[in-house]
Amino acid sequence: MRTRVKICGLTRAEDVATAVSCGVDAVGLVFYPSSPRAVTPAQAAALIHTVPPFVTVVGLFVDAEPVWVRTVLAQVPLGALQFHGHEPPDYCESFARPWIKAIAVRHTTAFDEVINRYAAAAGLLLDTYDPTLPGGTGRSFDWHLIPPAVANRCILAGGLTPDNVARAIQQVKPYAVDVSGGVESARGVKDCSKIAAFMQGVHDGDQFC
Ligand SMILES: O=C(O)c1ccccc1NCC(=O)[C@H](O)[C@H](O)COP(=O)(O)O
Repeated sequence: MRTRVKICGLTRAEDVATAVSCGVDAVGLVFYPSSPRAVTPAQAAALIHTVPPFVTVVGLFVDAEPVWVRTVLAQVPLGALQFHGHEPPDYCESFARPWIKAIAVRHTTAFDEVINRYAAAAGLLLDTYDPTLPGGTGRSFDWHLIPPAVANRCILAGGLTPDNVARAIQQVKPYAVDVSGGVESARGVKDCSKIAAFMQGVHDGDQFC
């Protein structure tokens, strides 16, 4: 099965168009106001206007008040929600949308507990732990920390680039990969040649799986 791809932190219509034309499976929009990649609901609605069916639009939140998530949902037709904070499962479940829980991986991560706790999630996104940032770190983590039982159903994130994504896929064999900083020329500004190179890297990684 080919590895699915999500590009996160899109802020410009031309980057959404490039991502779609390069064959991504999902595009991510950040609704965390502190992020340099944050978009407003009005910006988001305009950005995804031309996203075709079968490309999932994912909205990213960090410990948001439920009213903020509902405000976004009322204006933006999100296909899935991605939670990057300390959101408990009942909170994640309360918006009646498929949801992804981001897990900041470190040596002490108890994967059994995480899997049980977030059993209702559509997916677990494994990202780099950083005590000062809830995500979008641009740094990778030690993929050996991922147990085999989790690897093939996870969304692998954190510091993926056109140069390392093939190796990541060969080593981890994730369900999907998620990238933001690795395909940017500046925060929130994607680079079309990096997106194309990333997709080629995914394809190369898949050849060996
Ligand atoms: O992008 C942000 O600024 C951000 C802020 C707060 C929480 C999450 C954020 N981004 C998440 C992502 O873009 C990705 O899902 C993931 O963290 C990988 O990012 P990167 O390491 O830059 O590829």
